[in-house]
Amino acid sequence: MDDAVRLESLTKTYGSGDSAVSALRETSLSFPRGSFTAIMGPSGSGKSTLLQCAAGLDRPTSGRVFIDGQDTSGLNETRLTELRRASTGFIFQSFNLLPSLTAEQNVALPMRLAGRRPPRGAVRQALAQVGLEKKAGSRPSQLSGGQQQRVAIARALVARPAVLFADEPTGALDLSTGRELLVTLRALAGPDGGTPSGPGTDGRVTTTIVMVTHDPNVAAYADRVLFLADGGLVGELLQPTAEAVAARMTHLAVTS
Ligand SMILES: Nc1ncnc2c1ncn2[C@@H]1O[C@H](COP(=O)(O)OP(=O)(O)OP(=O)(O)O)[C@@H](O)[C@H]1O
Repeated sequence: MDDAVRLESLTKTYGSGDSAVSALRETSLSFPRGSFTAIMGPSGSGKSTLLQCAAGLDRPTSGRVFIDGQDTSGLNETRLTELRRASTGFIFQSFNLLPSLTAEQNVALPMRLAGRRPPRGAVRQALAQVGLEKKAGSRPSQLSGGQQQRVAIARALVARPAVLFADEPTGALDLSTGRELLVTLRALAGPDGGTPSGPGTDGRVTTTIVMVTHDPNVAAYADRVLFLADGGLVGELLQPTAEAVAARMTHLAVTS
């Protein structure tokens, strides 16, 4: 199976001795190209740690992380940074746009900071992918919250990453704006999951999405929901509904 990200027996321990905290315990997972996965679990179950390790932003204590087919364990910091820039994108609850730059300039910024000129048309294409082709010249203050988050997604997509990580991407948005954004994310991943990454026959670029959320309604937009408890994978739901996700979360809250 061709995976955008694969985690093998990942363990992450913070601190040592009596104060050691096991945030992840020998967790193995894979994220097939074109899939949209939501990660859920009680507070402290290891969701953020998993996302940080899977994105190459933090190193596991043991185990391996493969990003876009490459084993990250043997990479030095420079090579890991290069791989992260080329193959991953990240969006957060806060949009983190620079207010003095236009949407187009914000999207191009990470590549420019890395000393690269965005490929011709790539910035416009990324904005078009999130439905903002007409707002390229607008500054963040001229855009709604949902539009600002779309610019942040376009910025994460401009390098055509193999995987897009999202940490509570709708947390700062109202319900209907959040729903619209999730429909966009849904469309960026393959229509049915498992669609290969890269330009499809219609020229559309698909990506792989890994999203952490606390909200069953948000998780229901994914192809699959993974449940974490106490640093380990404890369940999976395919083609989830919000009701089924909520029921599993209630069960976890009672049993963990
Ligand atoms: N830098 C750190 N130093 C020490 N312990 C940490 C650190 N980061 C996380 N932890 C601990 O690791 C465990 C997992 O934390 P993590 O943030 O991954 O959980 P989470 O599921 O994302 O929680 P939340 O839903 O509250 O954000 C928790 O017990 C947390 O206290």
